Amino acid sequence: MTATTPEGFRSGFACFVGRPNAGKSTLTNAVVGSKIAIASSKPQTTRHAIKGIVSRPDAQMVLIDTPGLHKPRTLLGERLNDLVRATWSEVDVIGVCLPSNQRIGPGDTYLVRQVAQLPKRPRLVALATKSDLVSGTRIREHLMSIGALEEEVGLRWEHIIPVSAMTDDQVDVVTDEIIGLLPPGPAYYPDGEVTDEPSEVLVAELIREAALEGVRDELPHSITVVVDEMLLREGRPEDKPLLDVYATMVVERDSQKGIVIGHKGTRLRDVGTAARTQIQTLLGTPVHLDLKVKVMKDWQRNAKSLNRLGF
Ligand SMILES: Nc1nc2c(ncn2[C@@H]2O[C@H](COP(=O)(O)OP(=O)(O)OP(=O)(O)O)[C@@H](O)[C@H]2O)c(=O)[nH]1
Repeated sequence: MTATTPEGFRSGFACFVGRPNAGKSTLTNAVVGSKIAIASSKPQTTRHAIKGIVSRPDAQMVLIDTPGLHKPRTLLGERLNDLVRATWSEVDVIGVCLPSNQRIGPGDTYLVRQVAQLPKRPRLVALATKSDLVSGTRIREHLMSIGALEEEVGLRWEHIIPVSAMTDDQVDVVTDEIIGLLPPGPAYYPDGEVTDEPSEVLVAELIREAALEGVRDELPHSITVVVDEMLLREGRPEDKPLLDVYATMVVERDSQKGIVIGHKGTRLRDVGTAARTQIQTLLGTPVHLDLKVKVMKDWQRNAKSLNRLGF
């Protein structure tokens, strides 16, 4: 520990796990208090291990947002699962998200077994997410089922906490309890930093989020976004900067290209407008977004394409 670290300071890594749609990204955002991980109503929208950083006078918690673990059907699927397991073995605390509006099923039990068997034995907290969607009776029932997993699977919950990221109910309790489980240690990141993802990655995620809005079920997995270049436009007055963002939306087939572009380009224009607003909010600068669409045949199954796209 460094000389500047106050007595009793805690620091470490935590992540939320749960089946697709369990509310992990939304909870990460609520805990970090800034929009860093994309949340959408489509399952498996999170692809990058984005870190959010919570800095307090007494502690620093680095939160990692991982994709959901799922049965791999493509090379991308396998790589994502590897990424998830790699993350799990790095963290001090895992918050297992078990949505209150769904019964605990085989998918949850499988996941809980996986985290209970990790060699480094991170400390486990159970989170009954989306508590705003259900009655008090149902919550109590759900908490009992979560408690029963201890014996069934052979693990120990440090805490079981009902939480709603949507109505901000108990989010601070989740933060406090997880921080309380972190080991003593110095801060890893400077105060005030919220995430260490390069802004290109965040911008690409915002564009992808906009593109996913309202597309049919099979398409989301086929879309990825690459930011080709971001630079401040030259010759602008200092008080009126403009950021040029050049990005490419990559799909797998020609037919998908048609869908994302839409009739006379209307869809692409709408996506661009929505994404631009989000990027401006994130970066605090007016943005000109140049968005292209490109087909990379079956990129999810092609190792070369995956490497080029940064997976
Ligand atoms: N009512 C309610 N809805 C929530 C809450 N948290 C998340 N949701 C919704 O549940 C859906 C899934 O949330 P996400 O945070 O994207 O879930 P995720 O677990 O990260 O999903 P993947 O990235 O697919 O693994 C979204 O439509 C959210 O708006 C909550 O506390 N209450």
